[in-house]
This record gives sequence, structure tokens and C-alpha cells, in this order.
Amino acid sequence: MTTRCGFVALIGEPNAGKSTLTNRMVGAKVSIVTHKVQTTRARIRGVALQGDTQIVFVDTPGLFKPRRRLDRAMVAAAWGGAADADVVVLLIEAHRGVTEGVEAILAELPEVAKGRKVALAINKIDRVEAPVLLALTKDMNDRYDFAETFMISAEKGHGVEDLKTWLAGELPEGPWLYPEDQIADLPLRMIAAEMTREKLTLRLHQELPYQLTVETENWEERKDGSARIDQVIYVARDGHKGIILGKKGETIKAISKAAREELEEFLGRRVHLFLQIKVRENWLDEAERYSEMGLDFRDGNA
Ligand SMILES: Nc1nc2c(ncn2[C@@H]2O[C@H](COP(=O)(O)OP(=O)(O)OP(=O)(O)O)[C@@H](O)[C@H]2O)c(=O)[nH]1
Repeated sequence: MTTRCGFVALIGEPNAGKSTLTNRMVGAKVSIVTHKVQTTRARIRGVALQGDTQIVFVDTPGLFKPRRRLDRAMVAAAWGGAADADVVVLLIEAHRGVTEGVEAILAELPEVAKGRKVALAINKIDRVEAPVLLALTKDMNDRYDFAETFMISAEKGHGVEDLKTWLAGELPEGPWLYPEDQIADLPLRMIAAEMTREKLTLRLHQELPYQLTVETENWEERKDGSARIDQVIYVARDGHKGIILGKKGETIKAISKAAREELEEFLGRRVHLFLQIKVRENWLDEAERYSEMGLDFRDGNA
């Protein structure tokens, strides 16, 4: 059997639907989806199979104007992912059209894509009428020489199979990089931290989540088959600790319960989850926090 294998980089503005699309193609929840922007910090990869082809998705963080060190490291990781890939997919939102952010990506694209095919995937087609879609397709193809254009709804699944089939055909012959049953190469403890961070993001005030990070400090397999997981939530200010704790600790309790339930479903066994909050005023500038997120601290330098 001749096998194929390669990397596909998904690029696009925050909220374009990269995580949703990755999850749909991989068929499991490997990347964290929320309605808030900039949730994907790590270069999470999902591995999909299409016939004899293994497609490794590099689900990049959202591309946006970086100001802080953390933001700059995220953007460097995003473009780094695209440079390593065999094929690039630019994901845009049908109802938002050619935004400033899309224009900024288009300006960088020739440099990043260098010799690689770039497919355009217009997502969220469930939100617009056909004429809008056709006009957008023409507009985008006038601006860049896309190898192919796909109209999809990552959420509903429309067009996703076509895109996947096309991608598989574009990848080079070669041995598979991952065992057949492996869906993500992220260490489990990082996935577990992402799950808690997702619950925090969903429950807390809009501004707060970008100033916190979650790390899994300890993971203990117990004799009864359950796992004890200890995580630390790092916040930048003392005041944030109170917000996360909530009245009589109710907020953190609810977050812990939701995260534990999702972990149990993911791992298929019982989990004892212990959350601790630590105030680290400078965590945004600490190198260790970056490697935990799969980012390169130096990339954040201005
Ligand atoms: N209507 C509609 N909504 C969608 C579709 N695909 C994704 N969404 C929604 O768009 C939002 C953002 O999706 P994500 O997959 O988190 O986006 P992302 O590009 O990974 O975002 P970042 O991680 O912040 O870069 C979520 O609320 C999704 O449910 C779609 O096809 N149609």
C-alpha cells in the first residue's frame, strides 16, 4: 500500500472557525472551541485519515495585531505553522467578507506560502445567501491565486468532505507519522489544562481570560483506575483571584465540576480534579509559562 502523509496549516482571523473545522475533520474534540476569540494558544495538531492518507492539521492561533509578548509569541507560532506545512488553507467568514484582518493576511500570504498551494475555504456559508458567496469568491480570487476555493460550513459539515478529499490528494507520498488511533500529539496534561481554561473562559468576564493561564502540575494514576489531576490557574492580579473563586467559592466549584466532567468523558474514567489559583504578576513575561503552552518565549520579543 502506498501511503501519503503531510501537514496542512489552517490560517485565518480569530473566530474564523479553525478549531471547529479541525475537530470536524479529525472527528474528535482535540481543539478547544468557544464563542470567544483567541482561545487557541498552542499549535494543536489533529490527525485525520482519508483513505491511505494521513492529514496532520496545524491548528494555528488566530492571527491578529500583536501587542503584548504573549500575543506576539502566538502570532509567530501561527506563521511558523504555515511555513512548515505542505498545503495552506485560508479560512474566512462568509458573512464578514474581506475584512481588514483578511487583507492583512493576504498581504503576508505570498511570503508565507512560498511555493505551497493555498486553498481558500469560505466558512459559515449557512449565514449568507448564494449571491453574496459568489461575489466574495470572485473578489478573493482576484486578490490571490488560490489553488482551489471551497464553500463550507464547519459547524454543519457542508463541503468539509470535499475539502478533506482535496487536501489528501495534495499531500506527498510517505509513511504515516502517527499511529492510526492517535488523534492529537498534544500531551494529555496540556489537553487537560486547555479544558479547564475553556471552562474559565466561558464563565468569566470578557477581559479576564486573556490574563490567565492554566497548567497541569501533577498527574497521578490511581490503583482504582481513576486519575488525580492537580492544576494551577495563574492570574496576573490579586483581584482576579477573588473573581475566579466567586462568592463562597461557588465560581471555582462550578468551573472545576464542568472541567472534571469533560475530562472524565475524554479519558473514559473517573477524575479527581484539584484547582489552585496563584497570583503571578509577571506570568505574561515568564519563559516557563510559554513552553507549557507550546510557544517559544523568544518569539514574543519585539
Ligand atoms: N454559523 C456558523 N458558525 C460557525 C461555523 N463554524 C464555526 N462557527 C462558530 O464560530 C465560532 C468560532 O469558531 P472556532 O472554531 O472557535 O474559531 P477559531 O478560528 O478556532 O478561533 P480562534 O481559536 O480564536 O482562532 C464558534 O462559535 C463556532 O461555533 C459555521 O460553519 N457556521
